[in-house]
Amino acid sequence: MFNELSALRLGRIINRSARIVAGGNSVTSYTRISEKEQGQQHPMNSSTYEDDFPPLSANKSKQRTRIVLGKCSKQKPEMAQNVVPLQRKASNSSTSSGEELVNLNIGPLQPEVANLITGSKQNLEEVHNIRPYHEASTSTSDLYDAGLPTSFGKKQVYPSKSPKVHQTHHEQRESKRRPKPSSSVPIDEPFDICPHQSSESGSCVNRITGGELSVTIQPAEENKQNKGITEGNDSEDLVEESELVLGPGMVLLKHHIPFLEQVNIVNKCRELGCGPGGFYRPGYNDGAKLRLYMMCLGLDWNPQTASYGERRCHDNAAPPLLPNEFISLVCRTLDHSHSLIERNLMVDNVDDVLPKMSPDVCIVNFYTSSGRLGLHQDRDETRESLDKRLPVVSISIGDSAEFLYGEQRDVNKAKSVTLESGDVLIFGGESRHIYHGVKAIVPDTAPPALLEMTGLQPGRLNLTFRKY
Ligand SMILES: O=C(O)CCC(=O)C(=O)O
Ligand SMILES: [Fe+2]
Repeated sequence: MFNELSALRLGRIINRSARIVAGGNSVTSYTRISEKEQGQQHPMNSSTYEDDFPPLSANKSKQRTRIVLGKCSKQKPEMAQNVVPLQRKASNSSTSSGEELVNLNIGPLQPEVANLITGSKQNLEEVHNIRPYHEASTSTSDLYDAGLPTSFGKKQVYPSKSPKVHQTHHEQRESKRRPKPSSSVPIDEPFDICPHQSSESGSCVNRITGGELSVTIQPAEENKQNKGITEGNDSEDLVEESELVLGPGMVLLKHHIPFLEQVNIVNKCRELGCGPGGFYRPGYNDGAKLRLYMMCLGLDWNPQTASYGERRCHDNAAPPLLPNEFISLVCRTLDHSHSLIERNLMVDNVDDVLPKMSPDVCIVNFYTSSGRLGLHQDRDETRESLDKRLPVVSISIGDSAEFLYGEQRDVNKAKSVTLESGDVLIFGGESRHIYHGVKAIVPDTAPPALLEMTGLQPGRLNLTFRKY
């Protein structure tokens, strides 16, 4: 019988150079978010999310929009009842040596950062004093205000049956994908996830016109040295990498992304998020808005139509390309999970439990402290991708989240697990169609050094990678 609490601890102590303060990995039966969230298929086009954002008042002007139904699978999600749990493993068999780690050229650590790492109270307070730059309000007025561009829903770009996903020929695509200048299509104001970034690269707005962040792929040995730089004596700064199997084909890799790689991901998301196709707050034609900011990579995913397309309908921007370093990170993570399952489960074919994939699309969400996402299934990818039950790989960075998941669209029956900075959640195989959502963001739980080094505003960055 599958034991959802079974954890495989690899005994791999890794200094993430910042203490992660969170409520632990408890997997509990969650009691309740809101009855309104029941009945949801996807957070962004379902009645339950609309319930989060009540209907428009009568005097709201109506926008006529044809709604293209997504390619929703009629397949019923199934969860295997009998799954062999991972056994506790004594030896350290998952060393990362040989892994290529993405790293950021950060130069010598600033004294303030070093203090943060060793727990300087003063600096911790300074970090916690950073206030949100752009807090997503849940007030009714905000839900109904004119936050959506007036063009939203008017200039629908109907997704082609098979939007092309380009992984190569970047330059060629770049030249084609520039949004056509149009004075009638207002562009969203850029949303800067790192308003406190101290680099000379300037503000989010300035970065729209250019400016690349330096990203280097560093060999594992060098990266270890970087970890060494940040090692402190305080044992509370040590976080242990471990694996939790939450279901068949559903694996949670705790503290899997090294600190500097988290920094790199934040910086890359900030850079892309401030440019064309960057972060915006999605909404519906009736004016309701989601409680998160979103940016799509590779292809646009349209919450209104629950389908993928090559351009966003509200501003005609093409989504940024999926960075190669993200693709290789996801592939490495899947390889890691694969060998983990292979070594520990008595299964003939690991691919049946957790199929491998190389992602070509990613949805990047940023949740402020009031952000959330209702229970839903991810099933707008192609029939082929869904039929193969190719996994969704979800990376969490920043503040922790109370993440819900379950076999049914019922918050009362959903289980809850805390996703912390650096955690990777994978759900594929028989868990590909699980219902999942974010109940709440746990404030002040991001690694202080991460905030210091990136200027990330309070909140949570989540990247979900898929194969379209
Ligand atoms: O933020 C998360 O952890 C989940 C995001 C998600 O489910 C989605 O983008 O489809
Ligand atoms: Fe999802």
